[in-house]
Amino acid sequence: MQEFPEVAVLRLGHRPGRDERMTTHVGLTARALGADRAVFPDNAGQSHETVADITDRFGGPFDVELTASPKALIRNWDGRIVHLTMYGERVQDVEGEIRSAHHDDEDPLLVVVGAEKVSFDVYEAADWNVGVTNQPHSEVAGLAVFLDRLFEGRELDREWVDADRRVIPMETGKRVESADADDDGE
Ligand SMILES: C[S@@+](CC[C@H](N)C(=O)[O-])C[C@H]1O[C@@H](n2cnc3c(N)ncnc32)[C@H](O)[C@@H]1O
Repeated sequence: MQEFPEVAVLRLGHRPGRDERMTTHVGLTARALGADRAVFPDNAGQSHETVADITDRFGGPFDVELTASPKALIRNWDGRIVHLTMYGERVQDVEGEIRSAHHDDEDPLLVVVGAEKVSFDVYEAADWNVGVTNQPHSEVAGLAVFLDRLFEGRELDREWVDADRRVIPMETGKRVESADADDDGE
C-alpha cells in the first residue's frame, strides 16, 4: 500500500477470560485490514501471543505490543486520535476529513476501540468520535468498516512479507502453500 503515516489500533480494556477472543480479533482485524500496529492492555498476553503467532506465519509487517497504561498512550499520543463509539459522528460524514488529515500529517493515527464502558476523558482526548452506524455492535465490526473506509479498500490488495504460508484463493476448497514455493521457482 502507498506509504502514509502509521495507523495504530489501541484496545482499551480487556476482561481476562471474557474478552480473549474479542481482543485477539481486534488485533487480527487491525493486521488484516491495513493497520501497522496493535496495542493491547498488559493483561491481554494470550491475545498478544496469538496475534504475534499469526503474523509470524502469515506475514507482516505488523507489530503487536502490550502496554501497562493505555490511558497514558492516549494522553501522550503525538498525532491524531479516532475513537470508535456508537455515540460518535457518522463515519460517512467524517471519513473524508480524517483521511485527508492522515494523508497530510506526518504524525501517526491512533484508532481506539473499547471493551466495556469507555470513560469520558477518551471522548475528550479524541480528535474524532466516530460511529459506524449509531447502533450498538462490536469493536471488531466497527474497526473493520472504519479501516476499510480510511484506506478506501486499498488494504484488500496488500502484499504480505516474511510469510511462512500463503492462502491460494479458490472458488471451492482450501489451499495453503508454503511461501518458499516462490523461492523454488514453483
Ligand atoms: C461492546 S461495545 C461497549 C460500549 C459501551 N457500551 C460504551 O458505552 O462505551 C465495545 C466497543 O465496540 C465499539 N463499538 C460498538 N458499537 C459501535 C458503533 N456503532 N460504532 C463504532 N464503534 C462501536 C466501541 O469501540 C466500543 O467501545
